[in-house]
Amino acid sequence: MAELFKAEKLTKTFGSGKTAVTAVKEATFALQPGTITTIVGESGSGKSTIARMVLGLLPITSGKVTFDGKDFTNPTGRDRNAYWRNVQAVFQDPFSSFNQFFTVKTLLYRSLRLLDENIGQDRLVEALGHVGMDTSVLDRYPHQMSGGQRQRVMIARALMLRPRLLIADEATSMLDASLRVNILNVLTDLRDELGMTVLFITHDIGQACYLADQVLVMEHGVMVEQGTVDEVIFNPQHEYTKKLVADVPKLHSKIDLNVGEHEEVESL
Ligand SMILES: Nc1ncnc2c1ncn2[C@@H]1O[C@H](COP(=O)(O)OP(=O)(O)OP(=O)(O)O)[C@@H](O)[C@H]1O
Repeated sequence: MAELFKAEKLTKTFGSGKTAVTAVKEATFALQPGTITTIVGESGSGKSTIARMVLGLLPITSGKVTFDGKDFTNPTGRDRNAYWRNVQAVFQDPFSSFNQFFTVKTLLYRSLRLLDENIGQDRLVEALGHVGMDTSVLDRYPHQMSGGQRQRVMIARALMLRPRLLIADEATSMLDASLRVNILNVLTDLRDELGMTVLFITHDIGQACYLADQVLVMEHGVMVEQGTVDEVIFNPQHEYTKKLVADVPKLHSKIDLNVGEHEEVESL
């Protein structure tokens, strides 16, 4: 199947001269439609920089991005708007995305303005349904919801545009374990029921294991390994990946036990 998204030698350098920092060096990867890809790596390895370039929020220093076969490297104007109808994102802290004086209705209606008025309301109900919510949430204020509910509202907001690619950058890291699993399950449902393509950024190998069809490993801006969960996490080839996996005790023991079920990884 043709890939939905492709990055070729994606590079980002911040600053110039002696103070230049190359946050991502020639990363090449593809996202297949209807699959979940996770990018794992330690803090500062370049995961968020890749996410922001894929989203078109951060200018790419060199390399090429294609979506559905069309070049979208550093899109501007109409191209960028067209791109954002297809590619949406949710970020780490859902609370910071809310104005605390706005209800969920106000937040979502602001996004609906991007859509035709007639289809807007239907989309809103549909999007809330995808994250297991209904319109009763519309009158709530941010402080009246749990972190997990706020994050589900943010996912619903992204879904209203019916994106084909959803980027989730550390979208569960502010949540406690049970809420985290809840959000991860929303993402797998979106893949399974809508055929959505998801790029999930995490520093947590356990979450990558739970979700991913494909795992990309970043070390100091370099994509050192990529493949399926079984290839990358349960049979890592690169020294850095071996170290990352070894740092997750329960996961490590599961490898020893050669257990095929990945669902109950401790760090979730
Ligand atoms: N706007 C910027 N200006 C200069 N350097 C930056 C900028 N944004 C990121 N960097 C640097 O790029 C490198 C990669 O950062 P990035 O945030 O992509 O890593 P990360 O893997 O997402 O880390 P974390 O898990 O902590 O979010 C880091 O060295 C960071 O300091």
